[in-house]
Amino acid sequence: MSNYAIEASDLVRRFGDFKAVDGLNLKVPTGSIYGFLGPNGCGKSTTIRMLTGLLQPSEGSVSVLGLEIPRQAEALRLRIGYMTQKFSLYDDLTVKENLEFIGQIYGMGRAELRQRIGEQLDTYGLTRLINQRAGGMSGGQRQRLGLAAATMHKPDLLFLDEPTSAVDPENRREFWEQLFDLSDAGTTILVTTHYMDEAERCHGLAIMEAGVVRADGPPETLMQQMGVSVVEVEAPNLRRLKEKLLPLNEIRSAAQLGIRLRVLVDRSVSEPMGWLRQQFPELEGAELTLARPSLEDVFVTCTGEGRQ
Ligand SMILES: Nc1ncnc2c1ncn2[C@@H]1O[C@H](COP(=O)(O)OP(=O)(O)OP(=O)(O)O)[C@@H](O)[C@H]1O
Repeated sequence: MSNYAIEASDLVRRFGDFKAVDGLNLKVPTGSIYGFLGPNGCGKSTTIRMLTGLLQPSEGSVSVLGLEIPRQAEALRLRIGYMTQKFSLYDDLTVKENLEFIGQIYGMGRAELRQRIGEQLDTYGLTRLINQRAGGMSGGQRQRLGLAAATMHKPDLLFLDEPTSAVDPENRREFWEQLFDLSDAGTTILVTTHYMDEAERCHGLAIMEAGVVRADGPPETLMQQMGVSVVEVEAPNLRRLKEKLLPLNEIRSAAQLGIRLRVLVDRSVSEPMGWLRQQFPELEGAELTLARPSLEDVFVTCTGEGRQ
């Protein structure tokens, strides 16, 4: 068996003249949590739909769990779970009824179903809510039920499309603990997100923009390999300073964070702090410090976001 749960080569999807996904190459190691980070409309959902066999690629090849997709999509269906952005369970059914319904779709017998529902209620903290209608649950509870439903049949591979967009940070953290438990047990997870903190938790990451992967690798590697130095500037008139900085070729981005301006300076500038002081005499009394790159810095340097 391949070490990769997902392999895609030169994947393209057109809608009319528009290329939603443009030459995507992807290798997701078995058992890892792999993230797709990118703005709305960059092609994350379209990619997932092609990987699951729901959408036919215009070009390229896809192998998922050793199956050729879309040709063997039917065999794949039983081995994957898919949690979409919108809660796709039934609001009028209770927690138990929703899980029963999903289990029946996967052909579970009564005894198996009873046992598996018990396990899932326990794992996802839903036992107390067993008779609660899904429509009346909080965002965090609904999301736990969504994950319980998506993993009812113990899939080898789980696709999560912006799974935490409707939950608060605490529930998000808890949700990620559950993803790590699944990953430890051998499940491969592909997750799309716009949240940097969420992306940073992934073992591997692809940063997408306009249908193209701009960078990929483990988050720490992406941060180390970024071709910029990060300087934080504490000075008066940060808005004006930002306007003056952005047109310079050496400046990749400048963003205000409270009383500081976070400035990304191209690595071709060997002494970024000295260089900034030289370019801007008004920085004379200002405090400049070198900061550790963050994933957000990686994101703005490899997409067009930094100059907006
Ligand atoms: N069926 C379709 N017909 C035409 N255009 C489409 C279709 N599906 C998606 N697109 C377009 O393809 C692009 C990528 O969409 P996609 O949903 O994959 O983006 P995304 O990164 O998942 O964004 P979001 O986070 O908003 O879901 C968008 O411009 C979208 O409008």
